[in-house]
Order: sequence, then structure tokens, then C-alpha cells
Amino acid sequence: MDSPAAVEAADVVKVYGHGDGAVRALDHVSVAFPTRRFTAIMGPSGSGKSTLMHCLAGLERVDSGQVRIGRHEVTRLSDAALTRVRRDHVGFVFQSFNLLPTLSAEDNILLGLRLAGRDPDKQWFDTVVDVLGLRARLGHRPSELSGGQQQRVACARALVGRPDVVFADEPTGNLDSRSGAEVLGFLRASVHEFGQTVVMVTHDPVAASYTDHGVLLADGRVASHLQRPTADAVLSALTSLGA
Ligand SMILES: Nc1ncnc2c1ncn2[C@@H]1O[C@H](COP(=O)(O)OP(=O)(O)OP(=O)(O)O)[C@@H](O)[C@H]1O
Repeated sequence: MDSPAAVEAADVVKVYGHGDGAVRALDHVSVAFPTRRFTAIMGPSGSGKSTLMHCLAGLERVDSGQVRIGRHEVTRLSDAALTRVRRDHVGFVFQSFNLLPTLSAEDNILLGLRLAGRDPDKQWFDTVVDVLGLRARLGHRPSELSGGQQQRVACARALVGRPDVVFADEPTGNLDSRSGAEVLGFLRASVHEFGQTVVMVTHDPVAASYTDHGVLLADGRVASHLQRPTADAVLSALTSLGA
């Protein structure tokens, strides 16, 4: 039986613009992302992947429907309460790393917790840093790190607070295939060995093959699901959607 959902969208509609120019980016989307699972959101360009991730993460408001993160129904929250839920319960990994250039790797990893007034769990910090191979790089600034190392710092930053869910938006988009494989291997290990929950938006069938489950979007709707997707299965599913 599936474990309870870490994040859930119920009948979500998101429309950009008005009148003739309106775009229905999400058209009654219902999807649940179970805890301790690595899920890929896939689909052709313009199918609504980023919009869904932004709505799930509380970065954008929905027009109708509900979004729940853990026990928080985010669609009901004020902006201030939503900011707190994001800060305390959600981790992010972006394609462009988004590290602060003047801070060391260690300070980047810990910044979110410090801003929230939370003490890091030293043992968990050490685990994350060691699994990501960052121990010798903690004093380096982002400009002194390779792209793969910067993305590993971003993964550590996302996970150090043990969020309910980590959203990764094309996390390997700016990496060579070896660095990309390391980051994907870590995200998978964070789920299977450390019990985290990761939702990743990706175009890349190989990246999707690291996940447990794929949700395919087309025209703002859930088109299909793939269990334990292989790169070939993803490719043929995307091809059948005209991607
Ligand atoms: N801020 C916005 N204003 C107007 N339209 C938008 C906005 N953001 C997204 N859209 C439209 O909503 C639809 C879904 O966009 P979205 O970026 O979610 O797709 P995507 O699947 O992530 O695409 P890609 O793979 O190209 O990044 C598209 O038609 C897009 O043009």
C-alpha cells in the first residue's frame, strides 16, 4: 500500500492571463506525491510542469482546487504563513544552483536554518556533507567550485533541514552527464537511504530513470503515470504525447 502523500494537488486549475489570451496551464490536476518516494514530473514543453511544481511548492497561487504540503493546506494560508511553511517544510534545488556568491559552501548550506532560527542537527549535517563528498569543500565559495560541486551544495542546503519534500527543477540541466549522474544518485539515495521525499521536474528520460515514479503531463492535465520508469519507457511515452 502507498504511504501517505507528502504533497498533494486536488483539482487544481491555474490560468495565466485573461480573455482571448488566457492560457490554462493546469486544467483540473489531481496528483499525490507519496512520502519517501522519488517522483519525476515530465511532459512536453509547455505542458505545465513548472507551473505544477510552483503551485505544489506554494510559489504560485492556484485559481481553484487545493494544495497540501504535509498537514498544511497551503491554498488557505496567508502570504506570511505560506512563507513559513515553505521555509520550514520545503527544500529547493534549481537548475542554476542559486547559491549566494559571497558565502562559503557551509554558510550556504546552513543559511536557511539560521534565518529560521533553527539549530542544525549536527549528525544529519555531517551525513549529508559526507554522502555528497563536500567535506573538503566547505570553506570554498561557489566560484571556487565546479558546477557539479555547486549543485551538490544546493542539494545539501535543500536537505539539511529535513524538509517534508524537496522540489528539484531540472537539477541536472546545467551539468555534464557525470556530474548529473552524481546529483541524481544522491537525490535517489536521499529517498531510499535517508527517507526523504523528492519531486523533480525534468525533460531528460535518463534523469527520470533514476526515479520511482513518473507523472506525465500534457496540455495542463495528467496524461499518464509510469512506475519505475526506464529511459526507453519515458522516451516512448513522451513521443506518444508528441514531445
Ligand atoms: N507567467 C506566465 N504568464 C503567462 N503564461 C504562462 C506563464 N507561465 C507559464 N505560462 C504558460 O503556461 C503553460 C505551461 O507553462 P509551464 O512553464 O508550466 O510548462 P513546462 O511544461 O514547464 O514547459 P517547459 O518544459 O518548456 O519549461 C505554457 O503555455 C506557458 O506559456
